[in-house]
Amino acid sequence: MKADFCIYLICFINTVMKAKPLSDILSYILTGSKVMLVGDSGVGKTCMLVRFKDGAFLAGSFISTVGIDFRNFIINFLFVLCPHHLFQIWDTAGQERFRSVTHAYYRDAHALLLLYDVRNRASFDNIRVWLTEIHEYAQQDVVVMLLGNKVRRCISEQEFGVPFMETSAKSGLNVELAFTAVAR
Ligand SMILES: Nc1nc2c(ncn2[C@@H]2O[C@H](COP(=O)(O)OP(=O)(O)OP(=O)(O)O)[C@@H](O)[C@H]2O)c(=O)[nH]1
Repeated sequence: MKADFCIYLICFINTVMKAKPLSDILSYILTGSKVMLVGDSGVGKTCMLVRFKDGAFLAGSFISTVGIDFRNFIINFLFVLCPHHLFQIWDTAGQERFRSVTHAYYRDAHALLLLYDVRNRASFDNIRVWLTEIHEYAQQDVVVMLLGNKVRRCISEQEFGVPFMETSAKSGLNVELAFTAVAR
């Protein structure tokens, strides 16, 4: 009975995952998918992670991330037979001097949330550089979503040809939506 259920479960997930090989599905279930937060220093990557995890805003002094950090989350998205799906969110350091460290982690990322600060023009101009690095180091089928963080109100336009959303780690605007959108 239990074995039957497992077979049905795998068949169901296989359908959902567009007939990927069984080994891929099992490793996907066991290890979860990996989502990375990338973008210039100070755009709000750590705050986005904390907002998503704890529902709080890290106000006050800004402490730059050193290297890389990750936490596991359970997200509701294969709701019928597999109600919980594990994914890891990796918060990377935006500072230039850590780039060679973070590049090494791109290869097995399933999704990248690429952030800029809507109040900082340079962080927006650098999106092109980030996309070039993503194309160089990440898998070809990686999901990329661009997030304009620190918004006060939404204006939805962008020019980079990847899905885009405006967010605020401060108010929580679209934060959960951004993570669940790339987790799907
Ligand atoms: N007003 C406002 N401030 C924000 C928002 N998100 C982050 N901040 C502020 O921006 C500063 C930098 O945020 P972090 O999350 O530490 O930035 P980071 O991208 O992780 O920076 P690195 O670790 O250096 O890569 C902090 O002072 C935050 O309080 C937001 O949505 N609105």
